[in-house]
Amino acid sequence: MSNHTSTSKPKVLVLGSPLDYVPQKYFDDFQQDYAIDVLHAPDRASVKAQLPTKVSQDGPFAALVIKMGTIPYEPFDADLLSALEPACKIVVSASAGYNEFDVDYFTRAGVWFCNAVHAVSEATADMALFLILATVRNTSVAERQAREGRWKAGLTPSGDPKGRVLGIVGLGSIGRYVARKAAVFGMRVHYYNRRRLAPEVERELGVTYYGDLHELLGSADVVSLHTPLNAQTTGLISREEFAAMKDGAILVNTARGAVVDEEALIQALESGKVARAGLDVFPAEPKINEYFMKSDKVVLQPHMGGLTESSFALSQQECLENLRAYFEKGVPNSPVNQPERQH
Ligand SMILES: O=CC(=O)O
Repeated sequence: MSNHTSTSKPKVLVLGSPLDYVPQKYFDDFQQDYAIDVLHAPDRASVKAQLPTKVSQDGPFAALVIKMGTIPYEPFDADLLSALEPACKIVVSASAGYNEFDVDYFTRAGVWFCNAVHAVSEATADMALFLILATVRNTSVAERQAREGRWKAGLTPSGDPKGRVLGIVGLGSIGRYVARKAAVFGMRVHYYNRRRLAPEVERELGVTYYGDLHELLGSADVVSLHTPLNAQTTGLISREEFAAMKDGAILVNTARGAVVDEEALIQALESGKVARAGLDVFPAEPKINEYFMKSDKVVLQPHMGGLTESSFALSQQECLENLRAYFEKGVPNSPVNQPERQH
């Protein structure tokens, strides 16, 4: 039974385009209790132009859903979203990372902000594993040769993942999937994290803790980054961190581009300190530094880590579950902030 009459259903606005991956049954159930509307807008300018009219004609909206694929709208701040005030109480994002969101603005405006904490984890971990395997096996050089019709000419045997040490920086939800999957390839997993995991979790994952980032880096053949981007992690891997790595180490980044100092990485690749890099993320997306575009030492993806059918479905569903929890219990499932005031 619906909790609300049709006129009193909370109105939920979806930014950009409809929720397209939520299972139909789940969507229909949600619509029993909530009225979902869409602001069709391809980019920031069009959101800014249309949102005030949309709110006055079809709103006010109590909630906003932001799907993955946020670059055309960024940043999510007062300038973009203030037309939703004061009725909007909660903004839910389908992405895991939230450096593109002005969380302080939401907090001041009395708005809950939630990210997706589970949905994209396994898909992002799979991308990290793909980049680890591709860089260890040096597939970009082999692929270019094959494409150029030169078959195996001059190619030497690559290294193997088995027996190598994988150093995971940030053992949250994504990092744990990476640890489990890397173990299947015979890698030994070391990790650095702000907080050490409980001994039983370490045992279950088979991971060894390093309390010092430089020591972790010095112990690893392959370093994979799984931290959020924030003030503490911007430029976390810079000149000194590359110096702390083993000669010929491999770096994989599926987190955020700005966790790595791009110039320091280029120097490390040039000097051979870092043999190869697997990169899904870049500091100035959608732009990719020319060096990375051209270098055979780099395996590239255009930020595809979370871009799978199941992670889209799960993350859109996680958004709606956050809304349901907020409207039914007053607190969403995965809040990033604690709003200062509720209107
Ligand atoms: O990059 C993807 C995400 O943050 O979910």
